Amino acid sequence: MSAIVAIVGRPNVGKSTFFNRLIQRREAIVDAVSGVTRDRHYGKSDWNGREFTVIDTGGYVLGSDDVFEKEIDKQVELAIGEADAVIFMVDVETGITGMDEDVAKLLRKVEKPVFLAVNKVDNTQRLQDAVEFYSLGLGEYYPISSINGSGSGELLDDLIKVLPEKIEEKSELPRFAVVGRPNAGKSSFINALIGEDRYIVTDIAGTTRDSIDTRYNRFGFEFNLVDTAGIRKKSKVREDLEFYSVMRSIRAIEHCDVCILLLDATRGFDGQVENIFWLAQRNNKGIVILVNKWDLVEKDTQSVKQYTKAIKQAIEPFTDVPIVFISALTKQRIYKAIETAVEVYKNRSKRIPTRKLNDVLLPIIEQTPPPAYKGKYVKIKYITQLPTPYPQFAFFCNLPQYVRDPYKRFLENKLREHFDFTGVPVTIFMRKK
Ligand SMILES: Nc1nc2c(ncn2[C@@H]2O[C@H](COP(=O)(O)OP(=O)(O)OP(=O)(O)O)[C@@H](O)[C@H]2O)c(=O)[nH]1
Ligand SMILES: Nc1nc2c(ncn2[C@@H]2O[C@H](COP(=O)(O)OP(=O)(O)OP(=O)(O)O)[C@@H](O)[C@H]2O)c(=O)[nH]1
Repeated sequence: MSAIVAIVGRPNVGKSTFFNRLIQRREAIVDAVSGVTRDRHYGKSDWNGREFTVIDTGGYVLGSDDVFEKEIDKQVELAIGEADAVIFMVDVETGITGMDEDVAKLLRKVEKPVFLAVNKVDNTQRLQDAVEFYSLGLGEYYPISSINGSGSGELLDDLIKVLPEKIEEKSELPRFAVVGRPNAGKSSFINALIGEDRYIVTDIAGTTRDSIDTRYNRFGFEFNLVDTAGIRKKSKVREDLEFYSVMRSIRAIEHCDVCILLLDATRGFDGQVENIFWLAQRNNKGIVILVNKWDLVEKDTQSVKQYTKAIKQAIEPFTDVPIVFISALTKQRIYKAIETAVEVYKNRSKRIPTRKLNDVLLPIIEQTPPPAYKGKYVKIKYITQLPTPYPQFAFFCNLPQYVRDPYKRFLENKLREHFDFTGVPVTIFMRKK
């Protein structure tokens, strides 16, 4: 998993501009590989080889032009609860505003590292103006210009110093995270599984208590359930739920091996669910989709088929993902759900010996070689699985840059056909040899 950094601040100070600067290179790469829609609120960044997840909290505030102070407070509180470090951004053009002071007040009480970034310091005159931000009582500040990039290096150098070391994904027990939209039935599912009232389940959305890594042993499987219910309290539940569930999902997904994505059958696989799905995919986590509350759906012989088809359309091109129709209420197929998650976990940790990989794939490649590109012929010589915690394959060839995405997808499909990577994102690299 990687550490989480949240960017907070009032509207228009330049959070998105800075965020885009941080994730730019990375997103470009990710998009080229998977061809999926990107989300502008969170992304991966790295600085000097240290990877971290950045969240731009601004995008979540409704009507961000004339946002209520209350809203900002909540956003900041939520962000602080889930992040490992906070970048508080202010704007030298406007100077200190009342809202800045409110946020600073919240942040002064926080024990996590806070970086005060004074943005729009595009020239030396403004460097002097920035001094006033000392009065926020947050100590040293970082003058930056998100537009031209100046100052961000110093900020990032200091930021990565305080981030927790990357925790390698080696744990003896599989870690499953149950994620989904508010009210999808996550607590009910976990309850049904554990068979005891460890979690409070009620009709009011947002009542899951704090909990991280519940060890679980049942039906002969042993695993940890990851849940980071965190800071949410009943009182400030409603409006924030969507934002909250995304924050919580990010945290939980970072921690898990397999993401159990639960959706409410009566609401369908909507945009929010899709966001969580792609977040898990981009993090190379295993994924199982559970369609919950299946007991509420009027069924005929077509229902499962139609539902499956709709979901698969939404998750193109990564459609090799198991979908299980369950009811946390009647406990229908909850065993099957866990069994499937265990299979996906195994698929994700699978290692294919180089010999076998080549024996299977080279003849296929010989029969259907990469199409000639600009008159050049690509010759793939051998393939090996990289020693990463999730499946990544290197195809060694003479002209790696000439292999296009459609052919990579062809190779991925062949890998899936022969070795079963159901539920697991697979990455393919072309390497020069
Ligand atoms: N001069 C200058 N302008 C900047 C800089 N960074 C951002 N801006 C401008 O400030 C405005 C707001 O930037 P955004 O990145 O959208 O601000 P935001 O904080 O994400 O705003 P919300 O999305 O409303 O929360 C835009 O017009 C940017 O072009 C900077 O370093 N210098
Ligand atoms: N009919 C039916 N109702 C269900 C099922 N699973 C959950 N529910 C109901 O859906 C509501 C929400 O369930 P929760 O388990 O609290 O949902 P949650 O996803 O944990 O919600 P948050 O804590 O808000 O994230 C409750 O009223 C449950 O009784 C199901 O399989 N069938």
